[in-house]
Amino acid sequence: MGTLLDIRGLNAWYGESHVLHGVDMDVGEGETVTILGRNGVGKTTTLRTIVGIVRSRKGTISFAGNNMMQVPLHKAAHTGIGFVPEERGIFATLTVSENLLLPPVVAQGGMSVDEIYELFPNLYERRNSSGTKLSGGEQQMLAMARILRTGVKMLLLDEPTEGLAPVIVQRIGDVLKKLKQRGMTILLVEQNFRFASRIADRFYLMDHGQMVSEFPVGELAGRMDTLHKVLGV
Ligand SMILES: Nc1ncnc2c1ncn2[C@@H]1O[C@H](COP(=O)(O)OP(=O)(O)OP(=O)(O)O)[C@@H](O)[C@H]1O
Repeated sequence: MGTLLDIRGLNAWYGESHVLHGVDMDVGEGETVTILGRNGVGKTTTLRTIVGIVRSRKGTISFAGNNMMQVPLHKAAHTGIGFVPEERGIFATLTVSENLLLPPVVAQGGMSVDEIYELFPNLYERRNSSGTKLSGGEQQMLAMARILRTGVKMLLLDEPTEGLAPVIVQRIGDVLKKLKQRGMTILLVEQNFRFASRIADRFYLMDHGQMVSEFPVGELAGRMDTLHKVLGV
């Protein structure tokens, strides 16, 4: 398995506020990696810096042979990386099917609309409903679904289960497992490590803008006590 995303010495700032302090991490092709950490340690900022939303940054980010430090935000998807933000960004006045068709296809090999509706049957049922009418879970699924059409090979997901009912969380987990089987590479920010343990191959623990430890899913159970303490959950 080759490395798809490689990040070394990444620093990032919001104005004068220094948020990332030398992030080192990598994600292999086809791997699912989860970043754990308390609120405010820089998990979201890591994702936003990778795609170039945060532009005040130093260090190296290499993705599929691209130097992401040189890639503007609007070109990030063209390198094959898709970001699903926590706020989801569903267009309220557009229907589900219109939202689905909005992002441009950037590479071959993306899912067809039929395949997407097969993966998300509830979106098919709601295809003519407007964005405002969707539940939080449906919005999350739509935010993920519309990126699958574009042909990206890596998904960055920011807390996809936040605020969702357990049955919906389970469904999102099933979808991510299927995507993984199709070879999708996934980087997930998640507070819910029980959910993450169903799909992640490996974890990074983040604190104060750095990755402070890294371990495979097999070591998760043995680290639960420490994680509970560090994460305060
Ligand atoms: N747009 C912004 N402008 C200024 N500071 C910000 C901005 N966004 C985040 N921060 C600050 O940067 C730090 C890291 O935030 P970040 O959102 O990356 O943390 P996080 O680990 O993802 O936590 P959360 O789960 O709360 O989002 C925090 O101190 C936060 O207050």
